[in-house]
Amino acid sequence: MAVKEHKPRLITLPECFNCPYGTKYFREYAEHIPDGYTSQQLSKAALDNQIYLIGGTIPELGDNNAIYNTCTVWGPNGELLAKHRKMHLFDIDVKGGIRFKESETLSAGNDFTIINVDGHKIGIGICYDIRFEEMARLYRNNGCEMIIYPAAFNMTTGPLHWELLQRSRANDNQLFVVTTSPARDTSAEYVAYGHSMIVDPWAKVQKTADEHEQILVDDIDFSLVEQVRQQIPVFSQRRLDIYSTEKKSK
Ligand SMILES: NC(=O)CCC(=O)C(=O)O
Repeated sequence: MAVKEHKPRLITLPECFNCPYGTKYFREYAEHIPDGYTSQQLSKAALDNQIYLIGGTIPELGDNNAIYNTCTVWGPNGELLAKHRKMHLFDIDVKGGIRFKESETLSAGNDFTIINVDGHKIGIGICYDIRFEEMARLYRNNGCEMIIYPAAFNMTTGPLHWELLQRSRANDNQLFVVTTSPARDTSAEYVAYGHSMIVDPWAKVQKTADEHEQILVDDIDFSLVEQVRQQIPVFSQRRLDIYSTEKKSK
């Protein structure tokens, strides 16, 4: 079914959608933002369809020659609203499973990114960022009702943690969590887990894709956010006299 038939307000794409996901490819595929080819195409797509477009991620060539894993966000007039550079680099070494070191070629971003869509604040994170609950908490503390993570989990951690992490972040912070993954390509060097997902503020899986190429379309009822927060008011029950999660100035 064509996406156009649904007249979506917001579309989000996967991590590294214009580049094979591997450290040896990032510099070769890196582009400047917003004048690079991919940025220009994303801008045009947002304008042509009058949508908010969360442009997955692309390898970004920074002014300092460093490369970032960056999500661009485009408004309905084709304007660049924000760019989020992945804050936590995916460096793991799971025995008998997967070893990956984004830090071999990528630099980390230092900024949180919140966009406003029709009065709703949405935080942006990228894949491995979802493991860091403090980041999601700070988005929640700053009024976010949803966090969107373009992502590409793998076949070792995906089955174990993909849904768990999304439901955890949604439950901890009583907000929507939306992830977009590439489909699974078993012939690729890095095999993505797939299973793009929408989790609601009750931490229920509202909609999920499977591992195949698929477009997930759904409505978001933001009133659920307030319902959960009123009925389970953990945010006013925190012992902030004893502990807190704070952003440091950098
Ligand atoms: N692209 C990524 O950041 C992958 C993160 C991942 O798979 C994980 O287990 O975390």
